[in-house]
Amino acid sequence: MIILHELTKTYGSNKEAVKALKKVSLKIQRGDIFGIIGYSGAGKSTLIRCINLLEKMDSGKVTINGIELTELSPKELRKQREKIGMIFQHFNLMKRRTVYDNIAYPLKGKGLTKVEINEKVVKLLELVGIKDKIYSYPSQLSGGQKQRVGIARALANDPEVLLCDEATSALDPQNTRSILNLLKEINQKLNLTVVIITHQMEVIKEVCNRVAVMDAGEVVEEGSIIDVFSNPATDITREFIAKTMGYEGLDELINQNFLRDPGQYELTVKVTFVGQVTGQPFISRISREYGIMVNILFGSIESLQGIPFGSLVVSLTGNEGKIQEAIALLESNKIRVEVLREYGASKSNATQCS
Ligand SMILES: Nc1ncnc2c1ncn2[C@@H]1O[C@H](COP(=O)(O)OP(=O)(O)OP(=O)(O)O)[C@@H](O)[C@H]1O
Repeated sequence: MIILHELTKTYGSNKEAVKALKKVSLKIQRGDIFGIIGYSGAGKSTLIRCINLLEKMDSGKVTINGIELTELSPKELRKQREKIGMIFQHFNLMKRRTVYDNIAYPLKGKGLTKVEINEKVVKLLELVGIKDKIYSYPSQLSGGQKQRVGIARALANDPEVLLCDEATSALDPQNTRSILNLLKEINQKLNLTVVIITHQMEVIKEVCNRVAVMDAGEVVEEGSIIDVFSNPATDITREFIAKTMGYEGLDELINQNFLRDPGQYELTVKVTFVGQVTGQPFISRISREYGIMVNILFGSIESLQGIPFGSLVVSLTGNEGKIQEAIALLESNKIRVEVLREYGASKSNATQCS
């Protein structure tokens, strides 16, 4: 388990001082794929570099699998750091060395024979799926292949933890997906704890089981992917989710579809549902049973950690009381209902509720 306790980091001093981390605490369980998301400047890189003490903190404690890194001598720390692999956005490969040499480099000086090093490099290249590139140079590889070399190099010393610093940000969507799949595979095969920092919620959605959201040097929200996606607690998290789920531009869509007949009651809601309930026809049921007209403005179903996660934005038109009863039915079935806009008969004016 990784325990970060009240990490604080300030760059510069006096007027120029930037508080990059403000008492950040987190617990990351062994075997987690833990995502840390935030906009540029939120403090993500500083935080991930504090996990292996590449960054010197002002105060705080880092404990990994029971060993408090912040208390170790430089020599002991070097030893412990071997259990923490790291990969980077721009791969950080040695350009003038072959793939073989890049991966063999961290194995040197460890008392291994040439044959043992050779075996290990080949095994790692098989694991990351680019054995055929063993004697290529980085310039002869695609971005995705370079990152595979970076992953193989990070795994050379059989680490317990893999830190990924924006590891897919320089890759196209296809390579991003394949690298994320590789990280998932490695996490499962090697029972490796993976910490990913990113500014893309797609990355979190694709592989992580838990997520922490950072803003201005603080963790503002943390939880399982399902909990955070289905019930985000902060505006910044809602923004990240909106981007990845395609909710952006919804306000405009709602306005375009806004029924402006004062004789009608209309409620526009976002319904979010997780798990088995996604397979049930609740929308047609409320339409039928409560005599409500349902206009679907937006819909999506995604898989989060293999669990279906759906969201719909619908306009419900009809009797206000019946609509409220229908909403109660949805909520009693653990479907989250968020009112986006209300308009109509029993209200004299349109009200925007979101
Ligand atoms: N070496 C440095 N000297 C001074 N300020 C720094 C330094 N490194 C980072 N900062 C500042 O600390 C804050 C956090 O930076 P950090 O790089 O950790 O954020 P980030 O979330 O990783 O951003 P990005 O996604 O852009 O890399 C920012 O305001 C940044 O300008």
